[in-house]
Amino acid sequence: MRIHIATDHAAFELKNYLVERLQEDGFEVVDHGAHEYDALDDYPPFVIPCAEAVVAEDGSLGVVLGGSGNGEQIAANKVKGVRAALAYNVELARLAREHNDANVISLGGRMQSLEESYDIVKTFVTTQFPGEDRHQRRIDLISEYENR
Ligand SMILES: O=C(CO)[C@H](O)[C@H](O)COP(=O)(O)O
Repeated sequence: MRIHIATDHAAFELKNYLVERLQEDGFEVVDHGAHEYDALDDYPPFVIPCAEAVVAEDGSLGVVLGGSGNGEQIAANKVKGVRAALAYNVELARLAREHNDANVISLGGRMQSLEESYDIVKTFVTTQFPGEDRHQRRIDLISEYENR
């Protein structure tokens, strides 16, 4: 599975850590930056292309990172077809896939350890959407609004 990932400066170390761990676990990772640490950079130019890449490639998933993950989730959700969930524990990551069929997860690099962050991301990318009717119906209602 291909995973698109992006961050601003606030989770630069976490992004590099996640790229390495995901690759070790056999995932193909596309790194949308930031490629250099710049304390003054802004997250939308990294996050939005990452989210667009997820929509463009069926079956891929996205990971967007920042200090809190809030702005990154908001930016990703502006891209048509993205369902981005903010997750700060493994349970939220699992629910984001099982109930919401989220295709992007957002994490705050300042909110948990590198290892905890990896557990959250690993749960997200390995959990399937079971497609239960009630969840699909709710997702369809969101898509219907998005396409209106
Ligand atoms: O999480 C974020 C947005 O939601 C940003 O990463 C965070 O706001 C960056 O903060 P600063 O510029 O103070 O390092």
